Amino acid sequence: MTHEHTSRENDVTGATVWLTGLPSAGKTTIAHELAALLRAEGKRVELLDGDEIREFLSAGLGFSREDRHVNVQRIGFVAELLASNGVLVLVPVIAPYADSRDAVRKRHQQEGTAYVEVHVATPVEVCSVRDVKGLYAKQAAGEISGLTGVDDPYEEPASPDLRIESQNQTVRESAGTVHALLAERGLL
Ligand SMILES: Nc1ncnc2c1ncn2[C@@H]1O[C@H](COP(=O)(O)OS(=O)(=O)O)[C@@H](OP(=O)(O)O)[C@H]1O
Ligand SMILES: Nc1ncnc2c1ncn2[C@@H]1O[C@H](COP(=O)(O)OP(=O)(O)O)[C@@H](O)[C@H]1O
Repeated sequence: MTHEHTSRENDVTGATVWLTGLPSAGKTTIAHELAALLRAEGKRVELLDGDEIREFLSAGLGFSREDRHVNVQRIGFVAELLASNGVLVLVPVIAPYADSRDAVRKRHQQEGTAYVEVHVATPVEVCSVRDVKGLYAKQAAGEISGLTGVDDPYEEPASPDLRIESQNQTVRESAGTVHALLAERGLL
């Protein structure tokens, strides 16, 4: 009997790894470190950077609840497509609302695609000192409003697959912890 192999039946395992957390929590930095680790092992990796997505796929969307929800669903859709084709997809995107994140997880479950939620749980006090893009300073100066974690909601994940306290470890250690979880789940 002949049997057509779909990508899912091949050896390559894909997964979406969503790094959620406040601005300057370390999501992007940890994702890049993890991508380098995985690529060095010969894995196929895509990193869906929030800023880049907002320039193209989500061009025109702002930071209202509705726009953030649409942004997160679009990214979740693309991530699932890639992951179901054997790619390890790293997503350093705030995704502040629990129902948006849950919808993305559900979509992956429905499609039988692995999904890992990592909460980069750096406290706002640390993030606002790091302030990589100067957003916390701008908010404090009254130049912008609606900044996640300050005057806009961030709904903390109730049961993430992993919680990282980046203020207590190096980038390498954080990336290593995610790597270890992926290995433990048979996703590498
Ligand atoms: N008001 C406000 N709140 C939060 N973030 C803001 C805001 N305005 C601009 N930015 C910058 O946009 C990046 C967040 O985009 P995301 O697509 O990750 O966010 S979301 O999931 O749609 O909420 C985010 O990037 P990161 O700092 O890398 O998280 C910010 O640099
Ligand atoms: N342990 C750590 N993990 C991640 N980032 C760290 C850590 N320690 C310091 N940082 C610094 O914090 C900043 C995090 O910025 P970034 O990764 O862009 O955050 P985000 O993508 O969450 O907005 C970077 O300048 C990074 O070098």
